[in-house]
Amino acid sequence: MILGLTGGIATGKSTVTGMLRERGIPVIDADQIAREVVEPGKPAYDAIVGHFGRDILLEDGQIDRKKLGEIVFSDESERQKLNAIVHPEVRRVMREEAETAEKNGASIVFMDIPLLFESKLQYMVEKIVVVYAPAAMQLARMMERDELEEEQAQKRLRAQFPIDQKREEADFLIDNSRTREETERQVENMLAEIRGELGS
Ligand SMILES: CC(C)(COP(=O)(O)OP(=O)(O)OC[C@H]1O[C@@H](n2cnc3c(N)ncnc32)[C@H](O)[C@@H]1O)[C@@H](O)C(=O)NCCC(=O)NCCS
Ligand SMILES: Nc1ncnc2c1ncn2[C@@H]1O[C@H](COP(=O)(O)OP(=O)(O)OP(=O)(O)O)[C@@H](O)[C@H]1O
Repeated sequence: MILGLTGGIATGKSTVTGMLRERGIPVIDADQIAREVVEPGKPAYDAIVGHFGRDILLEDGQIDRKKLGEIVFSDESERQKLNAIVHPEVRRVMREEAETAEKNGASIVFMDIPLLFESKLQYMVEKIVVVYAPAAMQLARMMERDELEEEQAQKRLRAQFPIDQKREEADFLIDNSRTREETERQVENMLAEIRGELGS
């Protein structure tokens, strides 16, 4: 079974995928793949430099993610442009990785896709898990982790569907607004239910 794991920025997806990986369950990480497909020499890298110019590069030729982030989270049409370059590559690699995991005998595979709903990727997965924390907590955790001012953090939030809307579409909801232990218990319960459904 392929499950899509999503939520809002800084609601705790990585926290949950860490718990899944500890239990030996493969997790395909869209953010990680999105970093790999824009490395120098890859087609998406050339397309990004072609559109945004060499100003968004660091001295070593890598993409300056902070700078590119400032541009795309302040300008919706630039964000769409970046998405149009990066997302098809990400989808292709995610599919390949899911096939490999299944070939290697995995019966449960998670795809961690932050923009699952925004990019209408529901068709890629059989069930959807939403990792939830209230918007105010999401903002506070993001500001602290990423050392962002409130305005910068708000811009990132506005580039995504509201978390309360996403939770309504979940097959499984993980409430990550309390302790990590409580989140871990919910992960265990979810896995038990999935295994029950699979009869394994
Ligand atoms: C804009 C970029 C350079 C900023 O890089 P940075 O290292 O600061 O952030 P990172 O990649 O770790 O993303 C952090 C979070 O931001 C959110 N986010 C990232 N890109 C987008 C986007 N295009 N639209 C909305 N939210 C986004 C996601 O919740 C993601 O988990 C980078 O996010 C990027 O290349 N984005 C385009 C690809 C993309 O959509 N990735 C996210 C899902 S595949
Ligand atoms: N239950 C919790 N209690 C306290 N802090 C938490 C909890 N869960 C996560 N955090 C913290 O909140 C921040 C966001 O969590 P995490 O990185 O897992 O979110 P994410 O959804 O993967 O973020 P992104 O969308 O940016 O990839 C991190 O700094 C993490 O340490």
